Amino acid sequence: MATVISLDQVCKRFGGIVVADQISLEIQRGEILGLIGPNGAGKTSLFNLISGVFPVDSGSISVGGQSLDGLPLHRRARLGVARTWQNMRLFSTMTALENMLIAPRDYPGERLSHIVLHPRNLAKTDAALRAQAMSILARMKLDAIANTSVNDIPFGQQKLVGLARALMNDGDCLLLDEPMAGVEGHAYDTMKAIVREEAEGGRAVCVVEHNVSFIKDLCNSAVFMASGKILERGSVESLLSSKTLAELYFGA
Ligand SMILES: Nc1ncnc2c1ncn2[C@@H]1O[C@H](COP(=O)(O)OP(=O)(O)OP(=O)(O)O)[C@@H](O)[C@H]1O
Repeated sequence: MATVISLDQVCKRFGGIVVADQISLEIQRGEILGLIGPNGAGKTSLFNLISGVFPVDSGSISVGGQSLDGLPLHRRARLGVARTWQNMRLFSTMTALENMLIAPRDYPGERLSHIVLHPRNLAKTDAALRAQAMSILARMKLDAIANTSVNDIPFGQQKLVGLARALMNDGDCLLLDEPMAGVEGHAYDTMKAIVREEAEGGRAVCVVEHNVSFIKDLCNSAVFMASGKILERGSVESLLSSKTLAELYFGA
């Protein structure tokens, strides 16, 4: 198995709040790892540390064998760190397709030299990106709403567009922050199927999710976090059958 995401002794604190306390973790190609734990455990912060929203205090993070240390968010995205956000961060007055076209990791318009030296290639690449976006939407059976404003589609579909936007980055590391929150019915099944397909296609997927049945259905294994620490790694069933962890999680 090939390690895609690797964290070594990662520490981060905000004043008196420790969000990552000596976190070491590896996620393999094809694996779907669940990240569970009570509110405030540090789960989203771990995604923020991997994707570069804020820097680690100490420790190191690599993806695909390449160190991310000291790199800003966009450089990490180019190295293949794709993620979704808890509150989606979609541009609500833009269409689903437009939201996707501002996301890919190698968007040629980012490089001025590319525009100046290869204007024709830019147009071609733009067409290729549109085709890529439409094919992702088609997999989600959302191609019919490609040109609809995000404002005008149901919440479950908005969450899928958030995932679709992340998938425009075809890197090996996929971080999903509460993909199922508020999602039910058809969108729920689609979300599950697409995440599974992405792992089968070779991505290493990490999912923060409070929906325990989603985690049970989907994840090969899970990590339990509390107060910035990894307390245990194992199957979801084994983690939640631990009285101590269940008490921490559910406050029972
Ligand atoms: N940028 C920041 N500055 C200060 N404190 C922060 C920052 N980011 C996170 N925190 C704090 O760190 C702690 C962990 O937050 P985090 O969002 O990582 O938890 P979580 O496990 O994802 O929780 P939830 O399940 O509720 O989303 C919280 O107390 C939060 O207020």
